[in-house]
Amino acid sequence: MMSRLRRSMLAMPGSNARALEKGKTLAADVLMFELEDGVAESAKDAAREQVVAAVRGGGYGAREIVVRVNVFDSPWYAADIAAVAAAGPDAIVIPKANSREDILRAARDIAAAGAPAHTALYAMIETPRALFDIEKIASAAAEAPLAAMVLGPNDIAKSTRARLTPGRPALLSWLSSAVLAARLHDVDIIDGIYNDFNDAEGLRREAEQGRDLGMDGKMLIHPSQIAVVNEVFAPSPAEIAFARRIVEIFDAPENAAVGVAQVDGRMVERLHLDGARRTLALAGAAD
Ligand SMILES: CC(C)(COP(=O)(O)OP(=O)(O)OC[C@H]1O[C@@H](n2cnc3c(N)ncnc32)[C@H](O)[C@@H]1OP(=O)(O)O)[C@@H](O)C(=O)NCCC(=O)NCCSC(=O)C[C@H](O)C(=O)O
Ligand SMILES: [Mg+2]
Repeated sequence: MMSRLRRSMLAMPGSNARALEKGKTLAADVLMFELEDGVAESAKDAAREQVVAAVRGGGYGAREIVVRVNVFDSPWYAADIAAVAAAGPDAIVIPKANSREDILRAARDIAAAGAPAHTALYAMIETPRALFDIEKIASAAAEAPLAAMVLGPNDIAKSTRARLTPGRPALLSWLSSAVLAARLHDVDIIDGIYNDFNDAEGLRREAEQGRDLGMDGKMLIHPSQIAVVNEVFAPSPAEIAFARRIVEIFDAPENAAVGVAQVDGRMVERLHLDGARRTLALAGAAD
């Protein structure tokens, strides 16, 4: 089953009123209003107020609105949760989530703060503990409204000393583990940011790599990154045509007993049908 379209997730500091307003016009699938590392300590309270007003004010159309709060043991977590959960965004993003218990705690906290039923959770995966225990973190989806996990390459690099070099060889095994955990527990997995927002070609290569590894989308930091990533994570015309043929073949009543067929010289089996339907749903949702 396909969840929401999450090709592009644009972060914007909650302290930046201009960015919060601009988000209403941008083609990102998800907008993340940031209260954690992207906001200076002196601006935390004002940013929280501004973000809550933006969530309550609406005007963002079909975009998914998520808010990243500060970490559990920070001086701002309790006030963030109280104010943000009550405003009812589509999701609250928990930075530096380390365990299944962290997700369950966040779920309890947002419920106690009066979050509406539609408010889900995202977990940022950005510490060595989270990279080791990612399957346990994803397993919290059975008991908590965990909708997605998001990689945080800057914190991963900081905490592991791995380098963010082209092709991300140091991160590859962790990226793949993240995809496995997400698929096992039916949550979305969103690839991390590409810091050099003036390098469109580098961004495209990294987005294609994430897509080919199985990611559902990519987190972004600048509006200039949206179009490239939306294109990379949307099915191509050739993929859509191929998917249509698969559905036509296996949906045809006369082929009810057919398990294997050929399309354009390639073998397809009935097991490809789900993937083909997902491709068509993605294409429809991206229109
Ligand atoms: C990186 C930036 C600070 C650059 O900002 P700026 O210098 O203002 O860029 P431009 O002059 O090119 O901006 C052009 C116009 O676009 C608007 N803008 C810029 N960025 C955004 C944005 N993210 N969302 C919405 N609108 C944006 C500017 O206001 C200009 O508008 P206008 O004046 O009308 O023309 C900035 O891009 C930025 O702050 N980016 C996001 C930073 C952030 O949120 N960081 C936290 C998340 S990153 C993360 O999670 C890392 C993770 O945790 C990890 O560990 O890896
Ligand atoms: Mg981080």
